[in-house]
Amino acid sequence: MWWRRAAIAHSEKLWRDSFKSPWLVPSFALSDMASKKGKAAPLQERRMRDKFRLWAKGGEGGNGCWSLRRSRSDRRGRPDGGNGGRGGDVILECSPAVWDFSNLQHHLNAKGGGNGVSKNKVGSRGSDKVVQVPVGTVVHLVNGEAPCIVETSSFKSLNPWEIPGSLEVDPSKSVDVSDNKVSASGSLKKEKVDNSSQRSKDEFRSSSGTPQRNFKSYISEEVKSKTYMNDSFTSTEVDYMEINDDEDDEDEYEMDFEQEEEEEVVQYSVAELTQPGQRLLVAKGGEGGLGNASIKKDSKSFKTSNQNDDFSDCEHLDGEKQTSLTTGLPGSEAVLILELKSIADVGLVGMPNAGKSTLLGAISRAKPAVGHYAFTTLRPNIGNLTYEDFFSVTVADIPGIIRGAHENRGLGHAFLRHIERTKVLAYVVDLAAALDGKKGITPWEQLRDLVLELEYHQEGLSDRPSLVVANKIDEEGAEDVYEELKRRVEGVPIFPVCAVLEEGVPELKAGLRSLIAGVEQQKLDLDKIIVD
Ligand SMILES: Nc1nc2c(ncn2[C@@H]2O[C@H](COP(=O)(O)OP(=O)(O)OP(=O)(O)O)[C@@H](O)[C@H]2O)c(=O)[nH]1
Repeated sequence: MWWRRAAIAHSEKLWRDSFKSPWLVPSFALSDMASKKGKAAPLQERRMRDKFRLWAKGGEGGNGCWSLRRSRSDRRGRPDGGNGGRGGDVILECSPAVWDFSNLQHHLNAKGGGNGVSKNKVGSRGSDKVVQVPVGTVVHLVNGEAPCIVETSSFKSLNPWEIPGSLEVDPSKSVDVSDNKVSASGSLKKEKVDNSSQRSKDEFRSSSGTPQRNFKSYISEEVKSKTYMNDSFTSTEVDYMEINDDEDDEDEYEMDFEQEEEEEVVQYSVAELTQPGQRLLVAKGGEGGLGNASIKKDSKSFKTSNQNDDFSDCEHLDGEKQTSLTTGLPGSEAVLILELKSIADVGLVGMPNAGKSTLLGAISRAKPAVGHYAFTTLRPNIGNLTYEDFFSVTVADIPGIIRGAHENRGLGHAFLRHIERTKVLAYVVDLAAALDGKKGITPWEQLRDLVLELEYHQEGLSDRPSLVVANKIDEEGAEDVYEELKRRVEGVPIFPVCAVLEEGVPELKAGLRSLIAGVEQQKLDLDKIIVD
């Protein structure tokens, strides 16, 4: 029967079509397809990106419209061309959900504004390009305008230049780098950049004669920045690894970046993003061009204060001036270097295998990877240590440092930047490292090497309230080593701890708290460590 054959053909077609949709593919077919494709994507190692070069460009303003509305009563016509829309901005948003810069693109362009149209209709505003960066991002300026902290504003009044979604600067939140920050060279040069861009009527024409837009600028910036012009930028390469997909092509960028960096003058630390949700405007969208309706309006009011001006009426403008007024302005451009410096109250520093990650797990709810081999920790782990009265402290566990790390031995010392801003240092030493004929380093030598490596990374980095965690006290013979350690290292509190069994942890927590609260101020001093 023909209808039977048609029904069979139809069901066969449905069966074939089902393979085109991934949701309808039967499981056996899926496994078959996977085997044909050849592989499940292998996990590859990839460097964590905690330094990143960025080119940001605001969207171009839309062009203003030049149109005349004619009617029976007005044959000559009245100007009714609308203004072009503002270009979008490039904004960095601080997010706790982002760990590093691996998902960022090097070039960020915001959308351009729409062109104005007749009947005095303003062009649409270009959409902003908002990208998320991790908490603790520090911004260095290579080229362009200094960035400023912004806030999304609610729509207040109907102003064609402030259409909904635009951003407004909160002057109280002008960028300020904290005063207690220490530069690599120890020198700190302050520079205040006042980019106030309130455009007044007087700016209608610049001194060069080029017509300027006189509409209200939506932004007023006061960016306090401190520059470290004499600083040498630390090595770009980040030496720890993360399991993720790889993008080899980006490595080339990093190499160019290092070469360029040597020649260019960088304004260091112009802004910091430390609060989740904080937004930083790095490239502004260009203003839209004026429509002829606005030019007429503006030129009339302008005429009263500047009788001799050429633009007494828009109809008298020649072609060139008209074009310059109606063309949307390009967005601003900026070249930036983003650098991530984790923010934690306590930094755990120690040699590989000292038990830092185990300790972090014992004092906080963090669950870092622990292994009996060196360099288990390949990227910093942050844990939250909460006290019974809900006083909370963040603790950063960074990869192990070995002697010569500043010469790139082991994992290098680039990740030490993550403890640059910690208030307190906890040196974790392995009491059992040199026991039972092991070829390890004695705890006092561990301490000396750690202090030296910190100082090689940044002068004065070890100069902050510190304590020593004498870990693995449970090991046989460790008690004697602990006693020896107390004799050899003075001027700093030493806490015997067994991180695995969480012994000595309450005392350590109390010690950390008194250091953070400023009750204790002892520092580990190289002169007070006795080494054979
Ligand atoms: N006996 C004993 N072993 C410990 C103690 N704390 C840590 N360990 C062991 O020491 C080894 C290293 O511990 P981790 O916490 O990974 O050390 P780490 O300092 O983070 O090491 P890296 O990741 O290389 O920097 C693991 O096998 C732990 O089980 C302790 O208190 N006593």
